[in-house]
Order: sequence, then C-alpha cells, then structure tokens
Amino acid sequence: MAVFTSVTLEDLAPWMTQFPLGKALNIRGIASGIENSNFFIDTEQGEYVLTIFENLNFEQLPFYLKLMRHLADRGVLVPAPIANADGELCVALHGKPAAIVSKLNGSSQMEPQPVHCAEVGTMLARMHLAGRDFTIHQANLRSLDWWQITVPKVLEFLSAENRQLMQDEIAFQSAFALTPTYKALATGPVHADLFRNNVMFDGEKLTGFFDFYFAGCDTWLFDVAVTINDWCIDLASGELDMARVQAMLNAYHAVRPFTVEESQAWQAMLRAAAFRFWLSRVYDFYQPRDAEMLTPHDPTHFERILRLRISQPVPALPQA
Ligand SMILES: Nc1ncnc2c1ncn2[C@@H]1O[C@H](COP(=O)(O)OP(=O)(O)O)[C@@H](O)[C@H]1O
Ligand SMILES: N[C@@H](CCOP(=O)(O)O)C(=O)O
Repeated sequence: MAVFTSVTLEDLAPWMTQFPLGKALNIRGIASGIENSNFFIDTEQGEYVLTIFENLNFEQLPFYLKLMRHLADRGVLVPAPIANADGELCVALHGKPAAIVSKLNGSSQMEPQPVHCAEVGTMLARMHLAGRDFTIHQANLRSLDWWQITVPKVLEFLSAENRQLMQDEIAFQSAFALTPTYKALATGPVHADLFRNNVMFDGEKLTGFFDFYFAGCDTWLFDVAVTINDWCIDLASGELDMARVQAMLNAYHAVRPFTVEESQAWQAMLRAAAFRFWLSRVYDFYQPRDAEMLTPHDPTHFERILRLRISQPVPALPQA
C-alpha cells in the first residue's frame, strides 16, 4: 500500500483553494508505488495526481518539479506540475512537501512490442532535446560518485565471484569515465529510471513518462542504455530482443542522431546502466530501508544483464 500519509476530502478542500483548479470533488489513494503517498483527485477542472513526498525535502524537489514543468511546456509528454497562486509547485500538506500534477491517461505497458519501443525512443529523444535549455543543474545522484562510495559497502555480502565482477566493473567504469570518448558525450537532464512501469500508454500511443525522482544531469546515452536494458530485453534471460532494440534506437536516432563517440561508448554504457541497477538493488537488498515499506527488487536480474553486456557483442547504434 502506498498511502503513508492519509488525506481526506475535508483536509484537501481548504488546501486546494490556493490552486487554480476549482473545488476538490473526490480523492482516492493509489495503491501502487513505493516511495510516496499518491492520490487521484477530481476537481472542477479535471483529474490530477496529488503526491505527498515521504523522503524528498523542499530543497530537493524544485529540480524535479521544475524539470517536469519545463518539459511539459515544450510539449514533452510528462505530468505537468500545477503552480499555486504564489507560483509555487511544491507546498506543505500535513507538514510534508506536496505537489499536484496533471494525470496521464492509460496504463503501463508491461509486455512491450516494437511499436511501443519506437514511441518511447521518439519521446526520449524529444525529452533530451527539450532539456537543453533547462538552467538548474543537479548531478545524477546514482552515477559514478555514488557507485564508488557504495561498492565498498556491499562487497562483504557478495560471493567471491560477484565480488570480483563488481570490483572489475567499477574499475572499468572509473577508467572509462576519464576517456576522451566519454567526455565527448552529450549531456543534460535525463530521466535515469525509464523502466516499463514509469511510462503510460493508451493502446499503442504513449501518453507520458512519469516518476522523475531519479532524474539528474548525465549523458543522454546513459538514459538510452537504461531504457534499452529494461524495454528491449527478454525479462527471463536478460538477452536483448533485436526487433525492439532496433525500433527504439531508430526512432530515437530519427529525432536526435547518435554521434560517433556515442557509437564507440555504447557497449560501455549498456554495462554502466546494468551495473547501476545491480548495485542499487544489492544495496537495497542488504541495507533495506523501512522493511515493511519496501520489497527489494531482485539483484540477480541485473547481475545477469551485466554479464551478458560484457560477454556478448551489442547491436550497433544507427549512424547518420
Ligand atoms: N501523473 C500521473 N498520471 C497517472 N497516474 C500516475 C501519475 N503519477 C503516478 N501515477 C500512478 O501512481 C502509481 C505510483 O506512482 P509512482 O511514481 O510509481 O509512485 P512512487 O514514487 O511511490 O514509487 C503509478 O504506478 C501510476 O499508476
Ligand atoms: N527501477 C528501479 C527502482 C526504482 O523503482 P521505481 O518503481 O521508482 O521505478 C529498479 O528496477 O531497480
């Protein structure tokens, strides 16, 4: 259950008067989700999502909410945060930061076909381009610096074989980040967690990306790699599905062409994207937060994917 802070219509009605959305008519909790308390709300203006942030604070939230607003204003399909009468996107409710965003239609597509992957590739490229003039900088908080701090904390929990894999990969990625090829990669705001459960579809039509709370500034190629490693694989084996890979990469490339340096970095970046989620899943598994709130994801899934991306050739990026 993902309503950690409960809100009634009586609580909501006076709070809502600061937003230009008319009267609140109905509120219902959203059961899925693991981080925050989420609600669908109906107002005189339409349907919205209210989120009460359980972990992020008032200093951290402007980056995420302003990025979503910036992207929405440029036609990227993401929930648009609604400002109150003072222009604020984040306002206290029951003493915690809260925001109202537009509701996306549809549901997550958990068994994607090439047509869905092409939609995601197109919107991802549009999102990267639209983020170029976003002026707030926040690093991806789950990138190399975090990996280097976190690896020593989890090594003791791993088998000798996996310890070796983790040490080899952090050494490889640390060295790769110093190369001219890596330094030539385009960067900007990225979603960094664009898994199947963070995108809405209405049939074959994408209606939006959401859950931006791992977003940060990083290489665009890392974002592509994270997305490919979830959307374009056989979930049981972790093997890439070529039809879905080609559909996503070609659609992305048609909007924002890949560069020569990105082609050179592609396999390393697929490894980085697998490594990032292997590490965070191992960390969450052995150092869980409030246990009753969180069923840790299976770390072996991304260990398997990492081994495959190291040992097998990866499909080339399209070239101009
Ligand atoms: N803007 C939105 N429009 C429609 N549904 C949404 C929106 N934001 C969240 N949801 C719904 O709420 C659920 C939980 O949201 P999520 O961001 O995954 O929560 P958490 O941050 O707690 O993990 C999603 O699976 C989705 O069904
Ligand atoms: N996608 C990550 C974990 C983040 O969870 P989310 O539900 O907020 O996307 C993983 O699979 O490890």
